[in-house]
Amino acid sequence: MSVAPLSPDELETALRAIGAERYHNRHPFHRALHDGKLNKGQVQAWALNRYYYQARIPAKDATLLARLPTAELRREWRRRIEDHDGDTPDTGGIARWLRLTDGLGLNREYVESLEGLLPGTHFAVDAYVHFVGEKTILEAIASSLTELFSPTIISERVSGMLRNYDFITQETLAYFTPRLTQAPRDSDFALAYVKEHARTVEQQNAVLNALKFKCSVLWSMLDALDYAYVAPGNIPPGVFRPA
Ligand SMILES: O=C(O)c1cc(C(=O)O)c2c(n1)C(=O)C(=O)c1cc(C(=O)O)[nH]c1-2
Repeated sequence: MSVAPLSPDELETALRAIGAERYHNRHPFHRALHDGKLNKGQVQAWALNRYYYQARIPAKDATLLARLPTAELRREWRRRIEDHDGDTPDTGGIARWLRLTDGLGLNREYVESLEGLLPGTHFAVDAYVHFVGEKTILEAIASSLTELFSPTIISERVSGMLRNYDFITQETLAYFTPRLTQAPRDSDFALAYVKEHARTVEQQNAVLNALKFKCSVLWSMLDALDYAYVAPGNIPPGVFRPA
């Protein structure tokens, strides 16, 4: 029995259903973070590990950029790298993330050295970079579609953290403000691309699986934090230990 492909709008509905079910806003560590249930050391661990995601996103995007076939697509994708790396030192998303880790009292050199990283963070982020380098362009673009769901989690996180932690200020969370406009712009483009190019059942399944994969990347990063820093006694040897 052959199955008919979805219409572009049905595909969008199926993608949004994956986010509703699997995005990391549903993870217990995320809820604990924004509900004020974590101590400062646990929040530091989150920021230090998430730094690796931020730092590798431009490498992920550069890998894809190199494979894109047209100037139009490359121009669109190039902006993502500029957003994260900035045009000059101390601008861009990575620099803003380091202001968050500074604000939490972490040593910059230590954060940038990646020495304190959990093994699970390392594997999850690297898996994302490899995925984008190895899969089809359609799957690589589809894997960025978690950004469809990020404005909601970012608003929830920022308001929750400001309300619940006396060591968090607007200034330390400044990373997130531009993301509220950058993420919708980026995900609108990626969604339109995917709706236009995923026409066969095989392509549509590949796109849906790419988004599931990416949800798993984000989920495993929080699993690793939860296991190491919330359950007692599970911090792996050699990584960041809260004071
Ligand atoms: O704060 C978040 O929960 C969150 C989620 C995501 C995401 O859904 O992948 C990204 C970001 N933030 C983010 O800041 C960011 O720059 C980013 C880039 C990408 C991507 O896949 O290219 N996702 C995300």
